[in-house]
Parts: sequence; structure tokens; C-alpha cells
Amino acid sequence: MANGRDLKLIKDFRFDEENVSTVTSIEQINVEDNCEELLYQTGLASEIEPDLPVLNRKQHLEFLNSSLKYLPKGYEVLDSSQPWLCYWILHSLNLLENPPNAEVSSALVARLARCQTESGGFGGGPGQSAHLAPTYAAVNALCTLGTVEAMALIDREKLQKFLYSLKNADSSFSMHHGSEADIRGVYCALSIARLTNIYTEELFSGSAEWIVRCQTYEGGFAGVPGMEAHGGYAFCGLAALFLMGQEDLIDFPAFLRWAVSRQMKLEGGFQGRTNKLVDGCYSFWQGGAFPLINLILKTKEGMPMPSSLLFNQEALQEYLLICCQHPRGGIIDKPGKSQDLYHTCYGLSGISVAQFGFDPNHPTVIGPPENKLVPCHPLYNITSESAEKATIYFQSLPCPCPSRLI
Ligand SMILES: CC(C)=CCC/C(C)=C/CC/C(C)=C/COP(=O)(O)OP(=O)(O)O
Ligand SMILES: [Zn+2]
Repeated sequence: MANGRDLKLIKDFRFDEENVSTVTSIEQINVEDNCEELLYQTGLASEIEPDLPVLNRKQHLEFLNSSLKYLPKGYEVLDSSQPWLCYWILHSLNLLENPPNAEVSSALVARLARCQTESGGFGGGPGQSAHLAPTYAAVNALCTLGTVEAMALIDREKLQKFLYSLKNADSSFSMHHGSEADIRGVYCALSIARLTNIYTEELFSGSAEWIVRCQTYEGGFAGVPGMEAHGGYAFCGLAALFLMGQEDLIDFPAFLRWAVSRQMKLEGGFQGRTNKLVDGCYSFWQGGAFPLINLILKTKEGMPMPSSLLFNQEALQEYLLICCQHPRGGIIDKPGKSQDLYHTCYGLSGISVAQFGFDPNHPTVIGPPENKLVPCHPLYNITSESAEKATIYFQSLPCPCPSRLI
């Protein structure tokens, strides 16, 4: 039994193993077996030690702080994701209420400054061309640091011109000049523009309609119109519509049906898309949509207001705390994988959503009270406190006038 869920009953109801023949369905059975074992063992242990499961805060902090100083060779492939590495580490540290000291903070601002390009956007590393994804990550990292030194690094006039230059005729946004355009582009551009107060209606005219075209027959959102719905893209689509105040444009019943079907019955974590495996990072990409879903429900007449998020918040925390904590710190995708900064960031963000996403004043925390993280802003995925601080700072500055762009 895990948190009111009878694991054996769930397993008995799964498809007939004899007739299973696909690679994914065999993998699914292995993942379920691994998770069941871990959930069951912790269930047994909690009869003697009721304060389980425990968030290994100390180990996570050691992993994150050591990653600020040294990254193993495997991270070479992320040479063009340096602002992402900063964001994943800093946001995780903030969620654990352990931000870096002033010296480390200034060193990180200097590192991000070396990624900033003449265009106002940020590249993946020093000397690399500007790209929307590292620009989004750099802005989030700087706002997470939250010092004036950090926020003042952002050149808002140039950054606004950079965003304008990436907009396409169909109102989608390219990730960089001459590149693919997908739903991440619109979300990144909107998140940057809203957070730093360089948003204009003109810049995003037509983008909501483009996003709506990405909603699929299943109800989720794909990267581009006509492709497969996926949690990463679903968060981008829904959050982007919210950032434009256009969330009413989606087919809400279809989205809701798709979203509530993504939490795995036995594992308790989320899958990214239909018939695929659970993964710790979707705790945020899928879980993060649920506070937004509740906001939509609040505005719908005749709809009962739910008394929680519309997924099992306890089961998600159990998946992350029991199946996804690496003994040497950091969060993993699923049992058997090794820890990394991306999964640590989105796993901890998922715990925060599961704890605070329904009501930040009455968090739902499993395990001891020390497991409590801090609330996240549901649209930017930086802490609510960082978002508030950045909003106050950037709202005190005028929005650059778009006519000067011509
Ligand atoms: C803001 C921003 C940059 C957002 C990114 C959102 C995001 C995580 C998109 C995921 C894209 C995708 C199709 C993954 C499938 O990977 P897979 O086939 O390895 O995994 P799966 O089997 O779990 O689908
Ligand atoms: Zn993942």
C-alpha cells in the first residue's frame, strides 16, 4: 500500500504480460516493478519510522554547490547550455532556501554577462550566437539571483528588439535566426517579455491563435501544429496563453482530459506522452499545468471548485522522494538512472507544485515538515518571491517604446 493506493491491485489490472511484445511495454513493466519495490519497502519502514519519506536536503545542496565549482566530463555536451546550468542550479538552491552568497552570485552574473551578445539575447556560452532558450534561462537565472547587479545586466531595449527579430509571419517565434520555430519559442519570448516588462501587444499579436493550432486531437499541445502532444509543450502552450490573458482560447475539456490521464497509476509520477514511461522531470512540465487548470476552473460558471489539484499530490511527492532521490544528492528521471541538474531542477519544482500548487498558504507536505520547499511562480518557474522581486524592479522601469524598433 502506498499512500492509499493498493499497488498490488494496480499491478493485477495492468495488461496481460503474456501478450506484451513492444519494447516500451516491457520497459513499463520493469519500471513498475522497480518502483513497486521501493514504494513497498518505504511503506514497510514507515511502520517503524513514521516520518518517511525524507527529502535529502543536505545531499542535494552538496550536489548543487559542488556543481557550481566543478562539472564532470559528461556535462561537456551541455557546453551550449551554460545559462541553463546556472538556472537549474540557482532555482534548485532557491527552492531549498539556500541561495549562493554574494561572491558566488557576482561570479555567476559575470559568467552570464560573457554569454550575453550584442543583440541583447544570450547565447549558450561565451562567443555563441543568441538563442531564445538560453536567453529564457539567463533571465530566469538573473531574476533568481535577484540582486540589482544581476537584474541590471539585462539590456531591455536590445532584448525587446531581439524578440521582435525572431517573430515569424505566422506569429510563431524562431528559437534563433534562421532556425526552427516551435511552441517553446512563443513561451520563452513571453516569459522573458512579461518578467522584464518589455511585453507589447503588437509583439505577440496572432501568437495565441498560433498556439491554439498546436492543440492536438488528444487534447495536449504539440511543439508545432500537427505533431504529437507532449507535457513539455503542453506547459509552454498553456503558460503562454496565460501570459497573454488568452487562456479561454483552448479546448479546455479536451486539455483537462489529456492532462489528468498523464499521472502513472503505480509509479505516482507523470509520463510526458501517451504510452510512454514515467520521468521525474515531467513532475513539473505536467504537474505545473494543474495550478493553471484550477485558475481556469475558478472562472467557469457552474463548475465545482476542486478541493485539491486535479492529480494525486501525495503520490507525486512519493515518486520523487522514494524513487527519484539519488543517494549522493540530486534527482533522477527514474530508478536506475543517474542524477543530473535538469532533473534536479524540475524534480524539485514538481515537489514545490505538489506542495503549494493548490493553496500556497496551506501546503500539502508528505513526510516530516522539513520536507517543505518554497512556492514556485506557476508561469515562470522561478520562486514566487523571486518573481515578485523581479516584477517590482522591472515595473519601475518604462517599457521600451516599440516604435523605436523601426
Ligand atoms: C521552455 C522549454 C525550453 C521547454 C522545453 C519543454 C520540453 C521538456 C519539451 C520536451 C520535448 C520532447 C518531445 C521530449 C521527448 O523526449 P523523449 O522522447 O526522450 O521522452 P519521452 O519518452 O518521455 O516522451
Ligand atoms: Zn526527464
